[in-house]
Amino acid sequence: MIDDRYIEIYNLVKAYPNPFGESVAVVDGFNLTVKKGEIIGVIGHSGCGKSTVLTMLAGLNDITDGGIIVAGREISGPGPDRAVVFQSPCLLPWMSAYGNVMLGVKQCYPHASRAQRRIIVEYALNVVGLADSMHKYPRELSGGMQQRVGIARAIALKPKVLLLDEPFGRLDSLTRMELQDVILGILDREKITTLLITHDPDEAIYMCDRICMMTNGPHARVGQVLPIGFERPRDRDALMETDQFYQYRQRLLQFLDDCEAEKEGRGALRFDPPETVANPLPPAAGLSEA
Ligand SMILES: Nc1ncnc2c1ncn2[C@@H]1O[C@H](COP(=O)(O)OP(=O)(O)OP(=O)(O)O)[C@@H](O)[C@H]1O
Repeated sequence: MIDDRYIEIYNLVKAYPNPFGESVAVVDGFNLTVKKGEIIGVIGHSGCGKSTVLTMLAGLNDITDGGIIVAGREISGPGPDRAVVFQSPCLLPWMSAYGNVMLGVKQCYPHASRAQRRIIVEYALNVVGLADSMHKYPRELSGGMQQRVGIARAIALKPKVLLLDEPFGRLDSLTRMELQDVILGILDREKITTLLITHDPDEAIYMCDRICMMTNGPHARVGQVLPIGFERPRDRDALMETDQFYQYRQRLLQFLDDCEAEKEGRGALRFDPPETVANPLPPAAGLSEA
């Protein structure tokens, strides 16, 4: 049962002050459950609140109302069970790729021996294809290689949940496809539950088991959820030869068009019956992460 509702986001609200000092609920009543090992995509127009949901799930952004439960525990801050890869990896320039990955590993495994930590770091850098470049500094690495370090840094923590915020957004299309496959290889092997924010419908269809479409903000929430019926692992070329792929793409583009029309007062959005996720924890158990 816990595996079917590995992540439970219930009635999530995030309010920010607007320029006039008034509190505005950017995200308002966001409900979603994610199964263990599932890859869930989140798409929606720029500024609708995708990163806001992700940073709350990462524990990096306070929750105004509602809550998030991961593996049966309500989150109350960041933790090594959830790792994030942002669009830009923000590596420390005075440290090598190895040093950048080691930094998190030291924090996460304070009791491991030096040899054990070295094995973890080298394994993570190997998995992302940086075996030969692990002692290079960020200035010596291409954008794609730097992002590989960012991915290695995340997976070295052996997270239960991987949060990807447009991780390929700054990369050329060839590097993007390479890194999509690197991540999919890791996810298929390690069965890490993943939330992927992307603006690219094709990327979402190729990578995800379901795609959550967010409505316009403020008061953004889940508009529709599209299950992707392709088995994983997937063959990119074979997928793109199916009619189903183009039907999925059409559904996503139609939703984004409808959002645009709604914003401009030209139409109304079609909603799936909203998922309601009740807080399944008694209040006392939901207070903190042990
Ligand atoms: N710290 C903050 N204070 C006030 N408003 C904020 C803050 N952070 C985000 N916002 C606002 O919240 C809304 C949602 O922002 P968010 O970055 O979550 O959107 P997004 O869907 O991820 O956008 P994009 O696709 O462009 O990355 C935006 O209107 C943004 O201006």
